[in-house]
Amino acid sequence: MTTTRSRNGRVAETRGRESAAAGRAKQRALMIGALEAGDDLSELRELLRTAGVAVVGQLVQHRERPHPNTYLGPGKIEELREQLKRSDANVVACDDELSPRQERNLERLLDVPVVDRTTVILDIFAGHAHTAEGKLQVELAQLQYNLARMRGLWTHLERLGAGAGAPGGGPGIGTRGPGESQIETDRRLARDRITALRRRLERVRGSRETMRAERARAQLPTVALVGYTNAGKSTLLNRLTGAEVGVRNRLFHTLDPTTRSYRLGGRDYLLTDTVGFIRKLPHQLVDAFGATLEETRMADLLLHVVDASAPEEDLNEMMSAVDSVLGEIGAGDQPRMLILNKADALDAEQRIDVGLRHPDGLLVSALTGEGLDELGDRIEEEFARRLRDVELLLPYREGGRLAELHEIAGDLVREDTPEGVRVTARVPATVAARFQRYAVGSDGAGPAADGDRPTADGDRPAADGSRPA
Ligand SMILES: Nc1nc2c(ncn2[C@@H]2O[C@H](COP(=O)(O)OP(=O)(O)OP(=O)(O)O)[C@@H](O)[C@H]2O)c(=O)[nH]1
Ligand SMILES: [Mg+2]
Repeated sequence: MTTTRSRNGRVAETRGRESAAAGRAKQRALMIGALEAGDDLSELRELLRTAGVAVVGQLVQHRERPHPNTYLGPGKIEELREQLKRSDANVVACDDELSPRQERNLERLLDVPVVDRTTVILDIFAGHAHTAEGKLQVELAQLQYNLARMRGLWTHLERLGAGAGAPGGGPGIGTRGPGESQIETDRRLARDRITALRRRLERVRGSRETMRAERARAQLPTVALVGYTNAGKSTLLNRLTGAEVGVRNRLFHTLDPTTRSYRLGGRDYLLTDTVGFIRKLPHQLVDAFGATLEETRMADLLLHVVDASAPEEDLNEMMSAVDSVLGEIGAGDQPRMLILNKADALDAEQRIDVGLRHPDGLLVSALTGEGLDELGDRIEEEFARRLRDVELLLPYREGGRLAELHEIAGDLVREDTPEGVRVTARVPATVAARFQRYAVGSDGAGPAADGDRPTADGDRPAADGSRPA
């Protein structure tokens, strides 16, 4: 395994063979892109590599906007046809999402299958989804994307057309009748399948809601790792919690959120790894993964992990891509901390430079562990600001409540009295509200926003975490 440094500064490993990709390695792509000045196709190259497709060449056109009918202009299309003849590419991969019309026209002009960025990303997601929910989400996204552009139906039509004697491929004369009804049938089948998938997703999500509700009841502070794909989120989760979440120098390695508990200063936190973001993330995916991304919205704190070893321009672009996805999923206003990861890959000068550019960021290395103590301290500080001191008197028969409090508060001071256990602890405001009925003195839990009302003496308190009716 050799390690090379790609133009964008990320470390890329060149592996001999990739078992997951082996089946598809027969695909050799020629990349095309209508780019703004300064842009290149390195990210599409990474995506294709992740999808197990070899890249055998590229053609770039610098233009303000892609050609509405053919993506590239007529001159470039001619060039592309020539280049295709010379190369052994058997697929053309486009850096942008293509409109159905652009895709169809390109395939006709080039006589090879054309895939766009969205298709590649969907394909990677399909290969990486492991949980039932993840698989359903990807299939739904793929179906919706294909339905919108009737992909596959055209080749289907061509087959029908060929049978009917239409020359030159494409839906020629004589294919209309059967073709149209075929489209209708396929569409109906796709729609039925979409409906079925949605229903199943709802059921899966139902159980997920239950799990989340349980966790919410435990009231452990939740921290979510978010960031561009390949930034090192899973590595960081593993390093901090001793978990063994798969880490690969591949895009979108993690699709299903993984939550682990993370002990810090005598207190348990929940740390959640999330799916990586990317520029131009297909909308179907943002929708399909909405529930997964909800983990992000529910978190008390987001750690925005970035690859600090990426060149400045790339880093800024990746950060703003993350910003916009967070905004789209309604997590734009969550408390956030910037984590500049991969410090080990920076020299002294680069460290100073990145520190100056991101003064609020914390330089760490998930690989060597550098900066992680400081990270722990910052997380503690962040939560400490939201903690409240409570002084409670818990009757002896409420032993379960004491255990619960112990789990949440970590360190607490207890003293046995004839009436019960007297406890002093620092807990999140929501927890303080929930324990208010046991508060000693008036500033025990403060003005509870949504806490339980104190119950009459001798009453059994309501079930854990339940809200007042
Ligand atoms: N040099 C260096 N490499 C790192 C560090 N952290 C992670 N990496 C590498 O970066 C690559 C991606 O790491 P992951 O942890 O899988 O990244 P991720 O953010 O979870 O990626 P997705 O799951 O695709 O979103 C792997 O090759 C890691 O070994 C670090 O601190 N330093
Ligand atoms: Mg990951």
